[in-house]
Amino acid sequence: MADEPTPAAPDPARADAPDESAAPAAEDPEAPLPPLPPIPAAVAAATSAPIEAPDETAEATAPDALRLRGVTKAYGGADAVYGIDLTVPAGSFYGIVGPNGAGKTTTLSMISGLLKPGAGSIEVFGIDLLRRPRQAKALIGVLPDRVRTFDRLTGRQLLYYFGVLRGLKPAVVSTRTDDLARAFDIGDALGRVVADYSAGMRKKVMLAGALIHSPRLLVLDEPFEAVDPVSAASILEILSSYVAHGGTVVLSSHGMDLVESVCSRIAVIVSGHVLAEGTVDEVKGEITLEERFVELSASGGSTEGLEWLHRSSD
Ligand SMILES: Nc1ncnc2c1ncn2[C@@H]1O[C@H](COP(=O)(O)OP(=O)(O)OP(=O)(O)O)[C@@H](O)[C@H]1O
Repeated sequence: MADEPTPAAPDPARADAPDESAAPAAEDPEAPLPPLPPIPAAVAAATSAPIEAPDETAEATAPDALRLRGVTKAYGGADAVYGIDLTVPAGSFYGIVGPNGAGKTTTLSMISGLLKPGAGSIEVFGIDLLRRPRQAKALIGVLPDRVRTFDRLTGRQLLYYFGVLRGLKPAVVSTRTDDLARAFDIGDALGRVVADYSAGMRKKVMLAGALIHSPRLLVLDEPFEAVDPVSAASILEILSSYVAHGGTVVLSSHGMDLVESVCSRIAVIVSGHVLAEGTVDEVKGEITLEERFVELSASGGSTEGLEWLHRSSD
């Protein structure tokens, strides 16, 4: 029992979460929720959860996985996201791309409920995230950027916390931890403290934590950053299977080839605005996605003035 955690600890990633007690009184929290698509079989299989038979009627009438309307965010007085509209259909593999500082992490943090928008609305499977954060967030698995976590815990302890904080029974957490550790090939590392993990291993254990409660929607900020190509391929396989069985993935990435090959739809965000949105073919047109990205991002740096760098420093 030495590695069984006991102290409850706050979640650093939720430090900026919306205050649920501040939900507008007009909304009745007991009102019936919109219908949801079934639990994705791939996640159920990977986590030993009971598999729900797909209900075609429910799928036909199910709301979009995500709807953002007029979402804004400013830090201090500086605008980072300007009135973004996005619609992510349920069952899609959705990529958000954009240059550094474009507002991708800010947007994904608002979708995850980690940041509060300045204005606008966010619905997760038809549930208003700002009015019903508890219900909406129960459907989401999150891999935040710049992963902050309780890194003095072992990987197993961390996944235990992820699971029980999501309301799972310890025995279920234990089974799912083993299933996920096998899928992500981190079984040997589970007994070590996360502080000693490499960046890629840390990413994998956090991704396992994002999946442990069988979410319907995965929100992943740069999931492949620092991950080696073999691990990236196996993570992609897990995510593709998750989507093929009804799950929805929204991810940000700087890997244009990866986005082009796996995403069914993409949004290009530049300076806090959505400049292009649609299927990969619609967005890229007759050129490659990378060329289209460069075209939309326009600015880029300049090597002018760096002549001193070309001289020998000895
Ligand atoms: N906590 C913060 N305080 C102040 N400004 C912030 C904060 N977080 C982000 N910003 C600013 O908001 C803008 C959008 O940043 P964001 O991190 O969302 O971009 P990004 O598209 O994810 O960039 P990258 O690809 O480099 O990760 C940037 O101008 C950034 O400097």
